[in-house]
Amino acid sequence: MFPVESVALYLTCFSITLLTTRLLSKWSHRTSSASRLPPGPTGTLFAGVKRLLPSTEPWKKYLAWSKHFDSPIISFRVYNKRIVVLNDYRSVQALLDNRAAIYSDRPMSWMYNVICGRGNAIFNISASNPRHKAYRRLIQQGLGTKGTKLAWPVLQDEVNALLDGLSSSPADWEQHLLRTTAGIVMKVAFGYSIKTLEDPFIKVSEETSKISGWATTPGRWLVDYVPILRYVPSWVPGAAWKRQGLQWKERLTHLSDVPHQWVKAQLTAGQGIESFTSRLLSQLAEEEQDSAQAEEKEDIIKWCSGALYAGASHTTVSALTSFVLLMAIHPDIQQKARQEVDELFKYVGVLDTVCLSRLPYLRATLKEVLRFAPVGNLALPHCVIQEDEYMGYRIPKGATILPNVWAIMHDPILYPDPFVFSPDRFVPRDGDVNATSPQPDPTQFAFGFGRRACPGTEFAEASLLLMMAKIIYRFVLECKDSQLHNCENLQFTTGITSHIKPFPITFTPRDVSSL
Ligand code: HEM
Repeated sequence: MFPVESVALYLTCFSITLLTTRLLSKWSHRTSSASRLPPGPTGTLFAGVKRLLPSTEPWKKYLAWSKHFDSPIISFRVYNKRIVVLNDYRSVQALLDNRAAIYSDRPMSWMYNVICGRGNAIFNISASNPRHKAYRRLIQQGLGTKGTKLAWPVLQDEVNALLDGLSSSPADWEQHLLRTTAGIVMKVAFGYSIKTLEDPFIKVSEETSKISGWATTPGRWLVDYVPILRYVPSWVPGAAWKRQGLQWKERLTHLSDVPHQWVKAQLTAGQGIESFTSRLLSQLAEEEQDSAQAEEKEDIIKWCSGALYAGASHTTVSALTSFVLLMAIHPDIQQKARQEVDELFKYVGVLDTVCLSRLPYLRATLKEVLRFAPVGNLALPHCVIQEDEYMGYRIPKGATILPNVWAIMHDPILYPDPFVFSPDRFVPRDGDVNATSPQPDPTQFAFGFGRRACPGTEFAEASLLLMMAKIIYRFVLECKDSQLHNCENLQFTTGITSHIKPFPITFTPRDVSSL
């Protein structure tokens, strides 16, 4: 909340900033070859469209505005920030992919990046900072094809524990999915085993996510709109927000140190279990370099491994939750996928990464889950670093760019009958797994764009396919409520990640040998 005591001072600063921004924008407006901003609602002079934004499913409102203004690209203002929403695949590809050099920054959050000290995290750092490339290289190397193979035994163990959990207490299936996705990432990132969601390492990561959520809530912190306020000393009356931010900074710094120091202590004691962090730290120890360089590299490793839980846990569990629920209300699709898995298991005793390519229908089902119930309906916001022009519209420097992934995934031109769940859209022609899908591959939209596209895609797909295959091999999933079998009655959660809101389902064990 904005502090009450110094509202007058802040409002004055804010009004001056707003006026200056608008004057500057008008001036640059005249100098730009394209003069019109993309169309959109105007809202009020002070807050722009702030009050028009819905608290749930904003992606649907953006698509409605796009239709109303008859433009795939729309724009509006929230206080002094310009937001541009791209509602079709053409604009997303033209700007975020093809012009990635200028569209791959993140909008600045003064509260989170500067006051809470999180500006170095991969999610927030500028794409022009050399660290961004360094982070992505480490994550792609660590969790690409080779890294996924290395992590396979961990994945197998964790998924087997999931199946045991589902057998013994199926009613707690949501908790089992959460524990498994968290367990995988903790083991792969740090070599740390968790048994329950009460584990202290999970608490550390969840507290980090919670604080990050509060500190990045749009519209909550005046400093995000009037950056000069960051210089307000924390003792000034009304600067409770600054004191809060500094407290969070201390806590977040401590929290990110916990797992990193644990791995270092394990390595020193000669007990290190191989992990993403331990491999990188061991490599670092073997390199010859001065201490400043080594410190910088260790810091990079810490920020990278610290990002894995945030990047992997809620996203993977969202997709898996939607999968389980969709299977329960689509028994035919479930049975078809199971037949393919059963066939494969007849020939291979153990499922490895190579076998996954022999499950084209299951892969098509994963694509359809990611299309039908996108994990990130607006991906993550990008920011454009220089003024640009598209379709005759001016895109102002510094504008926040939101790709409306939900609108693309439900575009009837790309995906006829978009609200019908049908993996057949992606079944390769003539059984050739290398052939292109009949409809566009949704993974090109589900995992983000340009230089910010998800570096964990390969790991995410492999781990999801393994979990999906094993769940339907071991259990028949059912939903007794026939009303819910109509996809139009499904409800979705709203947040950075989204999934179908859970409803009662049953897991009936099959009489099959364990794998
Ligand atoms: C179903 C699973 C997943 C989905 C749908 C997903 C989706 C996304 C999306 C939409 C973005 C934002 C891209 C953009 O800004 O254009 C992203 C970024 C990111 N993801 Fe994923 N992700 C998944 C799993 C993972 C996993 C398993 C990891 C790591 C092990 C991971 C690590 C990251 C990181 C570090 C970023 C930030 C990239 C950057 O800002 O440069 N994600 N992901």
